[in-house]
Amino acid sequence: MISLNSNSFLSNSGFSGISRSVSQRKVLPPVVLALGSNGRAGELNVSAVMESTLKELRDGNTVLEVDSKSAVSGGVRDVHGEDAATEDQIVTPWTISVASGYSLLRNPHHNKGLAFTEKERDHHYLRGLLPPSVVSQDLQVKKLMANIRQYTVPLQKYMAMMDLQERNEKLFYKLLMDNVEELLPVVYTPTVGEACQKYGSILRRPQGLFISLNEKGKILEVLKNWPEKNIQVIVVTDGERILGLGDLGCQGMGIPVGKLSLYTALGGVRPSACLPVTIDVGTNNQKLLDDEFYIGLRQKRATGQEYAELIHEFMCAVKQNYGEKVLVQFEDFANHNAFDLLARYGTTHLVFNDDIQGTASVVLAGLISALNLVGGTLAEHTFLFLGAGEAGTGIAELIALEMSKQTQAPLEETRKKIWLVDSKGLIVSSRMDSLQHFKKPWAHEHEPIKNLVDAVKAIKPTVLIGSSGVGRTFTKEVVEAMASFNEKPIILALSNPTSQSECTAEEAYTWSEGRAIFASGSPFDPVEYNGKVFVPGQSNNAYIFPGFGLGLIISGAIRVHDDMLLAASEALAKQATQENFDKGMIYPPFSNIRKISAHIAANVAAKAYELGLATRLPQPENLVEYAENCMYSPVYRSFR
Ligand SMILES: O=C([O-])CC(=O)C(=O)O
Ligand SMILES: [Mg+2]
Repeated sequence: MISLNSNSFLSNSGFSGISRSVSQRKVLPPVVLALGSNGRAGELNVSAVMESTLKELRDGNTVLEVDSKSAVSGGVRDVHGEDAATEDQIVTPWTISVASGYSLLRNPHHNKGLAFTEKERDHHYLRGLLPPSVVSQDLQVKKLMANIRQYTVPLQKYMAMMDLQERNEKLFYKLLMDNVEELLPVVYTPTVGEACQKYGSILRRPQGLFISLNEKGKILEVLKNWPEKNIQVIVVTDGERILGLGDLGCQGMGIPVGKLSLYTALGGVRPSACLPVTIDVGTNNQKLLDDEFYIGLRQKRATGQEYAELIHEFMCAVKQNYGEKVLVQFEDFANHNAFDLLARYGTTHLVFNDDIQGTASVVLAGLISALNLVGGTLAEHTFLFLGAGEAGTGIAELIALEMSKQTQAPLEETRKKIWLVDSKGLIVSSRMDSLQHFKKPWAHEHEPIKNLVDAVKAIKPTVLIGSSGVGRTFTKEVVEAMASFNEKPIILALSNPTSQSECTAEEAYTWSEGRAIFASGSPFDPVEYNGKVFVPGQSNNAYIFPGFGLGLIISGAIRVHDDMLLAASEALAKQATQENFDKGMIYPPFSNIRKISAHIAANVAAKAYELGLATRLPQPENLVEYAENCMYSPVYRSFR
């Protein structure tokens, strides 16, 4: 049965009274599973369904599947509780296909496996297709966790999780949300990196949308092939810089898929509103081109106009197909494209670059928290980066912006507290002419310095940040130098995955004699040093983008603004507690991520309203509560 949306922008429709009355329900009402005339998969005339639905509502029987999270969807939900149409479509008759029996079991959005009740088995032609046992979702979670723990190879765990996602989506998300600290490293960094490297070999059913040069001129049609229409977030990569692993071409698809799983599990965005996209313009990775299992175009990367035209067609098609409020998250593009794409589409589309902006926001939050441990204000610290690409310059710029807001000093001044080292050494003004544009603001007056250790000794930073994508670069000498002039050196080894981390947690604590405040992009286990257990924080944009995106969605934001990044950082920093600090953590644990995301979303949405960039009016009174209510729940619905 269709269901009505309870959010504010339906309030002008004829259904507002109904949606309000239904939305007051606190419990999850049952889903009505509609069947075609043959009792199997079939088609329904929705206007007829709506008539009877409304009658049942008037009669006091709530058969509509409505819950507060429909607010995120902005549309009507279909018979299975997923979005089926936008507001405009409510008034026009249309048809929907539904599944039952064998096809229901094979539909990952609605499959519940052994959790189908006796009644559901009767009503939906499932008798005999399942063994007699009926189990709860919690028991399914318990069993699956036990199974996953038996795998010793992380990639096997990853594959088991992907299989589950393809088989039973709600159970996948329940498992991930209930065991987020244990499973995040499986579906996300670092395992997702290995998965991308081997994607061609491990691929079963393809996930996401592949748009290659072959689709040039037809991208709008390709978007229409995707089964979901009401898309709210797209994560797109061209695979050229996958984590710190380099060019993985079309196999970068693992990244948008993983990021969007987090949008749902950590940020509560409906799975059906998420679209992973990989743009395949070839790869310069010869190993992949020679690999018989490689899944992408077998050609060198298209560049220049050919590249720009394909991306432009994609961006135009996205706006045409999904409207201007769809969020496009750029992920793992190479530096030379990432900055240009953000600048080019930042004024016409709702775009967010996770590597530049998401990473900046999470690091700034960590630094604000770390001040609780080291004292002083941001402006009283000195920052040195190894790596002057997307992450490095993005973080540097956001720190400078925050310092400038705090001290009223111009950006040009606050930038002077921040130094960057790239592959050619310290970025200094004498190198200005040969620097890429995004490095130029960081070229300060200083004599040239060729390597990191010497730069550390000369600049004497209080904060050392690794964002170069090159592992093992924070050597013993570097960390010892940091510890020689800082009581508590702040050391962030941000490069991913673990193999590319600038140093390990153990190295940071050992070489600094337990004094470092350490966080890393990839997760590290707690370390015992001199009888004390240190828990390293994970400075990964996964803390930010799910809540950030949710904030944009619930406010109907049409553009991303730097102040929203600062708002997200502040919200995240506020969630870290003294208890976390006592263990050396500058971030709250991921186990609280749904609450954290709601606070980030609320702060981002509030900023969107303040800046006049929000279109969803009126502004909800309590944005945290509103964000929480909007979040997707992975709990099974009952089918009638
Ligand atoms: O994916 C991650 O873990 C963080 C990130 O964006 C990157 O390293 O590119
Ligand atoms: Mg990334």
